[in-house]
Amino acid sequence: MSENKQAVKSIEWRDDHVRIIDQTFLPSRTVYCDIRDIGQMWDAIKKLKVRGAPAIGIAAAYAFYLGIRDIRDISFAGFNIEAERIAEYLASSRPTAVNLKWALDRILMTIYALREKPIEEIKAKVLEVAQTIHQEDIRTCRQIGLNGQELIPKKANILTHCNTGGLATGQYGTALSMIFHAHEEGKNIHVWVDETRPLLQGARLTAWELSQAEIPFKLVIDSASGHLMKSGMVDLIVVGTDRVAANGDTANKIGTYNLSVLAKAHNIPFYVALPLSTIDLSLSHGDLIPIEERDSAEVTQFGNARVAPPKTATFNPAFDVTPAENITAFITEKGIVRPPFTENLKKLFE
Ligand SMILES: CSC[C@H]1O[C@H](OP(=O)(O)O)[C@H](O)[C@@H]1O
Repeated sequence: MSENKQAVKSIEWRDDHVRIIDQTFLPSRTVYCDIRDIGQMWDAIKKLKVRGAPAIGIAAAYAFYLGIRDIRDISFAGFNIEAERIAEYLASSRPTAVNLKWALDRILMTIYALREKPIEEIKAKVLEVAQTIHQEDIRTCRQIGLNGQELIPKKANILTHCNTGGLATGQYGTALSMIFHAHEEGKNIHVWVDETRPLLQGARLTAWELSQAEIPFKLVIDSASGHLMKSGMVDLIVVGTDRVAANGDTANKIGTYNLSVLAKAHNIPFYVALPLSTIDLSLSHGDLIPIEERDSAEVTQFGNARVAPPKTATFNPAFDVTPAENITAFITEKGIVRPPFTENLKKLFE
């Protein structure tokens, strides 16, 4: 894919700090935010200034370095205790996307392996690992897009939910990477973009990314998806994910489960695109995936406009879990994974 089509980089390491696009300002303004300390990044992840499972993992890896950068005159044991405290603090920002824990664990393992080395050397290695996680993700997301092409016919109406593009990853994205690459290969595709209440990642971010890439799309309200499928207007559905359990149960943005049930009822292929870093084999099934609940204001307000009476009680889960039996296949950087998922997801790591 030509680089310019996917110029958007949601996150970058710049000399001594992290620069992110503050996604809460999109699509009206492209605002960059320079993150210089761990607390600032915790807040950015919590408030979805940086968001999307892979991007959260990359952001946390850089934040880990920001957290240890100024530690001096300490024993390795003391440094270890600080490192574990930092990992626990960053993990508390958002619970569902396993990429956060995956990246933090990868850095902790790096530190443990360097126990005899000088602290300054360990710090340098942590930054190097964060940059490696970032660069690996860019390559991985491009490969996901390429691997998914056999599932996208020359002409297709594709429905997608939330945002899974360059903004949610190091670059390219996951489900959107399949769409970007299909367009680049000259396929005649059209995308139905779910607005994705309550934070409108579809309307604000996916519409913005598809516009930048000049890919034909129409924005629809979430509750239109059933009508589209019943009317034969959807050829396939592709979404991202924040955590896949060992049996293939999949946590993704709230509303994904609804789509999967409708897809099954209408015999429409339902695909999940993801990097291996989003698979959590330690959880046997999806009921074990922690589901983030977010503030009431996201439901009772639309921007700054109140849409419900004051003191309205709400329930605002940010994710739901799609059972493996509703999923046609997973698209990963190692290829397409079909049922039986328990067996075939495990094989990806052998
Ligand atoms: C490529 S992972 C994108 C994934 O993350 C989104 O969640 P959020 O916007 O809350 O970070 C959503 O679940 C997407 O599918």
